[in-house]
Amino acid sequence: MAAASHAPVTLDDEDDMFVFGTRSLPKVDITHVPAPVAPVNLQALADSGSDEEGYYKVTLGELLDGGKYRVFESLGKGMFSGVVRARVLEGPNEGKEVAIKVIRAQETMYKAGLKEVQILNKLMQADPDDKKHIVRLHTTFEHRGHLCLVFESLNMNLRDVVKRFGKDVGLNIKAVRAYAQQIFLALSLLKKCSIMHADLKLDNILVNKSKTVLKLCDLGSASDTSDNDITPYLVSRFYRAPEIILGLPYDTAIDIWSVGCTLYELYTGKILFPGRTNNHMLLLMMELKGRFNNKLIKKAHFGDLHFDEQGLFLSVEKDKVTGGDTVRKVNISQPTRDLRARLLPSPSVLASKAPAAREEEVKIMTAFIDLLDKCLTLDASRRISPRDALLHSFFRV
Ligand SMILES: Nc1ncnc2c1ncn2[C@@H]1O[C@H](COP(=O)(O)OP(=O)(O)OP(=O)(O)O)[C@@H](O)[C@H]1O
Repeated sequence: MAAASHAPVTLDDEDDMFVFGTRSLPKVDITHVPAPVAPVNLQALADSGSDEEGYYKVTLGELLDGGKYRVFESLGKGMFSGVVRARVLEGPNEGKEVAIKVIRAQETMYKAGLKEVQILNKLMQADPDDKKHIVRLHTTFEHRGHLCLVFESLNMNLRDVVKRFGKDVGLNIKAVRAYAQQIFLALSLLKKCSIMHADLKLDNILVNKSKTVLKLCDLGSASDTSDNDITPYLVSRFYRAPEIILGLPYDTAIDIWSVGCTLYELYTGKILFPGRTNNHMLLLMMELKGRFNNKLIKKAHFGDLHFDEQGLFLSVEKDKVTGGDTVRKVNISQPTRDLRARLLPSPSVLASKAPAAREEEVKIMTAFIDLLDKCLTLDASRRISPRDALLHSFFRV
C-alpha cells in the first residue's frame, strides 16, 4: 500500500478524467477554448512555485507555456489569482500583449477556474463577433500546477479610471452613459445565456487604452441561473442585491442591481450602499427605496433575521456605551434619502449655465436617475431587464 500514498490525489469521481500536466493545450476555435484537464497531484503542488497562499510567485521576464509568453508586468492579485501582462513570442499573434490569470494552486480555486473557462466559452459561442463586451479568453495552459487563463489584454479597470480621471468625484454623465450602454449589452448576453455574473463592480470592468470600449471580466463567481443555492454572501457586499441578503430565489436580476450601484459610483465616485453588514445594507436600501413588501419578507429564508412579525426592521447597531450589539426596531415607511436630491445639479450650478445647456443637463440627469431607480427596484421580479434598459430614454436624450 506504500505505493498508493504516492498516487495522484484525485478530487472526486467526476474529476478522475483530469490529470495534472505541463503540456500546453491544443489551440482550437477561439469561441471554444478547451479547459485543461485537471490536476491535483501532490507532487505538482509541492513544485508549484507558489507562496504559502497558493499564489504563483511570478518573476518579470519569466517564460510561460513552454516559451510562448514572456511576462513583463504584474497586474496584481485577486482572491483567486495573480494576473500578469505578457507578450506572445511565437505564432500568428507574435508581439501581441495578453493578460494571463494564474489561478492559485488550490483544489477549490482550480475547480472554480475550470468553471470560469466553461462559462467564458459559452458566452463566446453566443457572441462569435465579439460585440457584447465580455472579455475574450484566447486559450488556457497549465504551469507548475497552476491553471492559467490567457485573455486579451485590456488597459485598466473602471475603479482605476475613476481614481485617475474622476479624481474620486466620478466621471461626467456622457462618459457614464457610453459605459452604461456597453454594460447593458453585456448583461443582455448574460441573460440570453442564463448566466449570472455575480460579482459586478468597478474592479471587474476593464477598458481599452483609449477608454472608449469596456469589457466585463472576472467570471470567477459566475454561474447558471439554475445553480442558485440560497447563500447570503454571494456578490461583494456593497453591490449585493436585496434578494440575496434576504434569502429569496434569485436570477440574472442580481446583476442589474449591481450595475445600478456601479453606475451611481461611476458618476459620483461614492459607494451607494456602504453597508457594514448585510443587515446594515438592508437599512441603507430601505432609506433610499422605502420598505420591502411584507409578502416578500414572509417568503424570505432570512426574513426573520432582519424583520419582526409586525414587519418592523430589526436594525443591529453598536451600543454607544457598551460597544456591544443592540437591536433597534425601525418602522420605515417613506424613503428618507433621495436619488434626485443627491444627483440633480443644485439650482446655483444650473443658474450658471446657458439655458440650452441647462435644459440638456436636467434632461439627461432626470433620465439617468429614472434608469438607476429602475435598476434598484427592491422586488427583483419588477426590476428592469437589460433589454428595456437599452431602450431607456437615458440613451436617447
Ligand atoms: N484581460 C485583462 N486585461 C488587463 N487587466 C486585467 C485583465 N484581467 C484582469 N485584469 C486585472 O486583474 C484584476 C483581477 O482580475 P480578476 O478579477 O479576473 O481576478 P480575481 O483573482 O478573480 O480577482 P478578485 O478576487 O479581485 O475578483 C482586474 O481587476 C484587472 O485590474
